[in-house]
Amino acid sequence: MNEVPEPQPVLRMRGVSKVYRAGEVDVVALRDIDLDCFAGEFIVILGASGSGKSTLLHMLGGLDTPTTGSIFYLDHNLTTASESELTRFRREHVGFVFQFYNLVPSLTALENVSLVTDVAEKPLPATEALARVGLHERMHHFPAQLSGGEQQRVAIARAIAKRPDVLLCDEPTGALDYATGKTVLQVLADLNRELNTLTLVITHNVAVAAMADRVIRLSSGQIVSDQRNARRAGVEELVW
Ligand SMILES: Nc1ncnc2c1ncn2[C@@H]1O[C@H](COP(=O)(O)OP(=O)(O)OP(=O)(O)O)[C@@H](O)[C@H]1O
Repeated sequence: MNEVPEPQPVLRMRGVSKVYRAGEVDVVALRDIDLDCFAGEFIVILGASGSGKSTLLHMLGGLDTPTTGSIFYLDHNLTTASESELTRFRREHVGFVFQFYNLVPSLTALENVSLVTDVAEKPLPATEALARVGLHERMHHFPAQLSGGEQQRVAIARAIAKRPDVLLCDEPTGALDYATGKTVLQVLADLNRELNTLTLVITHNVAVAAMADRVIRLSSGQIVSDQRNARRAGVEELVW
């Protein structure tokens, strides 16, 4: 009988701990985390403030390095990578979306996205990335001429324009009202399905967990549960 080979995780953590030194005290932000994340998964990360969610995301995206343990992107060990190798990993393979959109105010939506497509290897055309988030009509507008939700969609277009293997979102709807937040979640769900990008979303909003393939809960720097949903709820079904 032929055995089906195990899929290789896109991102893998083994025994990862992170200790921050704050003056005289050590703050343990992550404790002995083991985690495998696979292509195409939509993962929601929940946990109280200070539980280590952002620290976990930063480690996975090569923005920070663990105190102990190892992190792999496919076969590449990020924990032994040089600063320039980490920069290349981030530039080529990771899209980041943060709560505040970090757009360049003096550039139009199209120019903000083009900053990425000009340096990426096989980018989506900036106009296509904007069309995918429903902003084709607004591409010549400046951030100040766009609503919060539209600015976040530009930030998402910028993140996906490099066709990343991994999309990491830290509270992407944290600054948005209910309806706008839902529009942004719909964009993330659609992109995850269409591009098969491994997507991790940190949120304080427990209702968002229903739209995920997988829900990871952190408490005091540890994974206290890692569960698969039987089905992914549509964004229109979410209520909070
Ligand atoms: N640069 C740092 N220096 C010192 N301590 C830090 C640093 N970054 C994070 N911490 C601490 O590490 C712990 C985990 O922080 P982290 O930001 O990962 O939590 P979080 O779950 O994302 O919280 P929130 O939901 O409030 O954003 C907290 O106790 C925090 O104060």
